[in-house]
Amino acid sequence: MEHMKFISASQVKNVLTFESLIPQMEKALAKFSDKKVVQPVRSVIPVKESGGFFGLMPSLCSEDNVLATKLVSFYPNNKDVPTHNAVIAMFNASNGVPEVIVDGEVITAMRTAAVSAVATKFLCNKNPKVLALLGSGVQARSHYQALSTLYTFEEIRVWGRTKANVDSLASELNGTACHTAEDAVKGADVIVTVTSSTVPILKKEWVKPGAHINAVGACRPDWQEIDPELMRSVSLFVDSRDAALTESGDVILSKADIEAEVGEVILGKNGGRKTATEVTLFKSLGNNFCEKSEYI
Ligand SMILES: NC(=O)C1=CN([C@@H]2O[C@H](COP(=O)(O)OP(=O)(O)OC[C@H]3O[C@@H](n4cnc5c(N)ncnc54)[C@H](O)[C@@H]3O)[C@@H](O)[C@H]2O)C=CC1
Ligand SMILES: O=C(O)C1=NCCCC1
Repeated sequence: MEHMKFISASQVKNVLTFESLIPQMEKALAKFSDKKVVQPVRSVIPVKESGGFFGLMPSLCSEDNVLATKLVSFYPNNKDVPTHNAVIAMFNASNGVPEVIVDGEVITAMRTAAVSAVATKFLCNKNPKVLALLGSGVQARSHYQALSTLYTFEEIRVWGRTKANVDSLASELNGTACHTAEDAVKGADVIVTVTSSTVPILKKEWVKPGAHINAVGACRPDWQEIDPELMRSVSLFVDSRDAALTESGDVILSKADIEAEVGEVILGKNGGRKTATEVTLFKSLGNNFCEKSEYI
């Protein structure tokens, strides 16, 4: 333990780029669906007093000699400190010796958006032009950055609960602040739901044929962001079937059928989008698997 390293959030920020992370996440999703990674569904303890949650996310990839766990808290009611906080502890898989603790806040923001970018790359129609962000927090910003690494959008629309945040994000992204989620979504090619809402905020009738949706919030079995009718009408892809069937209120309560894991699409085991007019939806729950990088 004498030589254990600590990598801070600012150190992570200085070295991590979406250009490198998106291809890494593509490999990781494929390895997960190829059963090369042991990753039980996250255990979560609700912290009732504060409306928060504490999650434990262990994983082992023997092939890469990686044994790690992320410890993440999400406290949606936080005001003056971030709503999501995390640390990642990495161990040597051969001898069990802990090697490094990494701050997980920036990684969570960037990893989640990079995974959505991979899903979008494999499921979206070609040349999407209009991006709608529902939510104006950390993930809205990181999803814009990740998706802009892959695409040049002609129009960015932002909707959220807090007008000041929506206005400020829209102006930062040179986008349009929308008064309603419907205004943001109508005609959008890519829709990202990144709110802490526990009830549906995206309705079926607003979504244009052929759109792709990244549904990122609502990571509790009794929470929803997506209209159940919409869930049942889309081609539904997930990061992990087990996680989706355990943690996603959008999947569990709608009883929507899961078409495949995105990793299976990457591996060529599923063809992904079948027609230009179907709506594809990626339900993200979060993962914690990685390769050791040169930074560690
Ligand atoms: N799938 C995954 O891997 C991950 C999912 N998440 C989830 O993504 C969502 C966004 O996370 P962050 O941007 O980090 O959080 P944040 O706290 O920075 O932003 C949350 C946003 O949701 C909005 N919001 C809250 N309640 C709402 C409501 N009832 N209706 C509409 N908007 C509402 C807030 O105004 C804010 O814009 C959360 O649900 C979070 O738990 C976060 C990290 C990873
Ligand atoms: O993967 C993660 O990290 C998280 N997923 C769901 C919400 C909290 C953080």
